[in-house]
Amino acid sequence: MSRLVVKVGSSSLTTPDGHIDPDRIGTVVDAVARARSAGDEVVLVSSGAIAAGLGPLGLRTRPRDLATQQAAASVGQGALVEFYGRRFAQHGLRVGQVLLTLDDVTRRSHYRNAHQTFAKLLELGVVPIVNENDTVATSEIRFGDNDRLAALVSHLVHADELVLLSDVDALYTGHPDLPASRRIEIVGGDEDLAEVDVSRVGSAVGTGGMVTKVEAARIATAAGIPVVLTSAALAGEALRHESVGTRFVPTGKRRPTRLLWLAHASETKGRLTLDDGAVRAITERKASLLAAGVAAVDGTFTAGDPVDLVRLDGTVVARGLVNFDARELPTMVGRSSHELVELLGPEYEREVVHRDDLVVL
Ligand SMILES: Nc1ncnc2c1ncn2[C@@H]1O[C@H](COP(=O)(O)OP(=O)(O)O)[C@@H](O)[C@H]1O
Ligand SMILES: N[C@@H](CCC(=O)OP(=O)(O)O)C(=O)O
Repeated sequence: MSRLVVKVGSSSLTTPDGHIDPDRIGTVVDAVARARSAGDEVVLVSSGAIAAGLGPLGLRTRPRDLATQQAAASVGQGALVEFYGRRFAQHGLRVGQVLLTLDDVTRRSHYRNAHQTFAKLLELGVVPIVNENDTVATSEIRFGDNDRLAALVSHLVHADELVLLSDVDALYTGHPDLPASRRIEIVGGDEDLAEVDVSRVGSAVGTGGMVTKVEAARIATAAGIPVVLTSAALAGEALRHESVGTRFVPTGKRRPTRLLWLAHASETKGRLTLDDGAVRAITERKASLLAAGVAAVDGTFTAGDPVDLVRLDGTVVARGLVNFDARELPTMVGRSSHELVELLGPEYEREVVHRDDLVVL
């Protein structure tokens, strides 16, 4: 028995005019149901909320402004889950909706909570249907794309494999429409991606194109999870573990989910400049960052936000979840823990970034 996370993109679930495509969703549902009856557990990360909301709202193209995207997602997500519910019920399976925001995988209390919810849903035999919580996510807190969300979810649920289903059967050396592009069967590490061109955009309804799929595969494989990338039409074969599409082999070992996110977080909220001693302490001795080693503070962040830790010359050496708000730090920098307690009180004795909340890049 394996635990699989299956991610399916907007372009494989919806019609170009912004409605649910029953046949294509049906192919995915049937494949998931068969995997379940073969004894596998499946978490389905489904995009398509915005795309499925376009038709019902009379919108012709994907809106650019956040408010309309959120409104479309609100309408489309309901329609999608209703459709999944009915279709899985034909196989005697029940679905549960899980909407996540970035905080759910970065804040310790939240991700523990999310982990427990998934564990219980799977124990109860439910197929969790996951998406980003688009209707409340603002531009700062959006995962940005469901490929990365799926990579983080596969880590969160300790998946044995991540299956990325798109409208293309594999990763190619360049855009599949170009005659010179060749199919890639296996990716053993970053060196195999050096010559691959993923720059050309994909469908009009999808967001990430191949860039985010490759990035998701890198995140998952770096955490020890193999990835298969193929088309939704080949979902059956992929979930029967037949050799289809492109296989990305694991390159690293499991690490805490929020650190995985942190290492790949696209947006940090600020920057702490470290003196040379502090750089050595965090990189060589794996120590926490103390206020004494901070030389400068930039950005607007609150406690718990991700920040870059940079050398005096500005190069980024690490990322960490900071324990103080940006406005608290200027009076703290350069001071010893003893001085901080005397001057500001005992709650300021804490590390600026604890070593458990820090990834050296
Ligand atoms: N090197 C490449 N290999 C395969 N597909 C590529 C490549 N470069 C760009 N693409 C495009 O990426 C598309 C998939 O991305 P996208 O439309 O965002 O999918 P989804 O909606 O499934 O997330 C493919 O249909 C293809 O047009
Ligand atoms: N959360 C968004 C999906 C964003 C997204 O990543 O889309 P896609 O590139 O089709 O996987 C939605 O449901 O519309």
